[in-house]
Amino acid sequence: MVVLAKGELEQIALPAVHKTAPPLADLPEVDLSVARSGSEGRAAAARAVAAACEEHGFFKVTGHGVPAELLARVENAAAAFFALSQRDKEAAMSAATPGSPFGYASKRIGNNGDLGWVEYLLLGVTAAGAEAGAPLSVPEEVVPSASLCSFRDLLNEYTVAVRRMTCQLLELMAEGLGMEDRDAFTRLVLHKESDSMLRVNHYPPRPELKQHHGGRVTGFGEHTDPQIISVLRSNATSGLEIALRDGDWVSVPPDQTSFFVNVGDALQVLTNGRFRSVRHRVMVNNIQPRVSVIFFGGPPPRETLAPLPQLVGEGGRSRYKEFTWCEYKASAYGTKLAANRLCHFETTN
Ligand SMILES: C=C1C[C@]23C[C@@]1(O)CC[C@H]2[C@@]12CC[C@H](O)[C@@](C)(C(=O)O1)[C@H]2[C@@H]3C(=O)O
Ligand SMILES: O=C(O)CCC(=O)C(=O)O
Ligand SMILES: [Fe+2]
Repeated sequence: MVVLAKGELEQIALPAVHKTAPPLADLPEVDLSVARSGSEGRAAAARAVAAACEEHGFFKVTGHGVPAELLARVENAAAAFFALSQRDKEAAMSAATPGSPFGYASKRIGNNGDLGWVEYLLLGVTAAGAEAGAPLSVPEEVVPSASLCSFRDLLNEYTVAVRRMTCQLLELMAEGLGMEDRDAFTRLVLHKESDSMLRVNHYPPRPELKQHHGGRVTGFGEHTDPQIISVLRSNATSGLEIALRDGDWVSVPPDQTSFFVNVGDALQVLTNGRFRSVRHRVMVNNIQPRVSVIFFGGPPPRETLAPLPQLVGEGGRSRYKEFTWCEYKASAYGTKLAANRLCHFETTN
């Protein structure tokens, strides 16, 4: 249950001038089963992925091959977790390192004063064992109690399946950009030290908020994701909105059978700005709870990020400086949610 202290509600209620966002017309859709159907289908899917990443930094994935039954089990287990008492949810995460972003939290997003009408679990996912691409594991100390072990196992199973699909998408992105090195992005997410995360968000409905506040209530304020790629799946409840190039906000009709992909800041850098890190937010639904699960594919901490030479081109201008993922994260995690994090890494000439 999300409980707000006095005054906090005003901070997360958008002023009434923020009208309901209209649905995104022509939401780009990529059918991965077509990409698997032969070289022509693959080439078409690669073009579609690249076009969507250039235009919106966002697209929907169908034909993904992740079993519907696994999606339903994760959704039910997440709903069961969030139905626990506040004490049990907090206790489940009490072993998480103090100061680390990982664990269970309610309303507070990050460490810089951002609030949202949301409670969540944030878990680091690591490649177990020495082999790159080995199954991921959610650290034992983060979900310790016996009753939660099966939830952790389930999240691991889910992460393995979603990471596999993520890599197919990253390969299509490289192909769509005309890159010879098709593994350039995949390699980073499959690296044994890849800094990837899994987030499970729960947005409880608040029917009374509309009457009392006139405006809309923010579940998760506007932001871009710092990583390479985010792969999101939600239940059938609306709430996700993205900003178009012109700054207009549009809503994304929910589809519990599909995944939604966000280009992150790191991919915007690697592609020298050709792919757009999409600004997005979640508004609270007045009637139904929203449950979403997001896999954030990140590079290893020591990886140097800079625009890939083949995407800058001979004599072209590199729009970003070189930096390590560690440096970027340290900078990004010191900012408010809505901040433009990439501007500190842009070149000036
Ligand atoms: C306010 C913040 C929360 C966040 C870290 C940050 O300082 C800025 C980026 C935020 C974000 C957005 C995408 C992911 O949900 C997240 C886990 C991430 O890597 O960057 C969150 C961070 C968080 O919730 O701790
Ligand atoms: O919960 C959602 O649907 C999206 C949340 C989000 O953008 C995030 O966790 O970074
Ligand atoms: Fe996000």
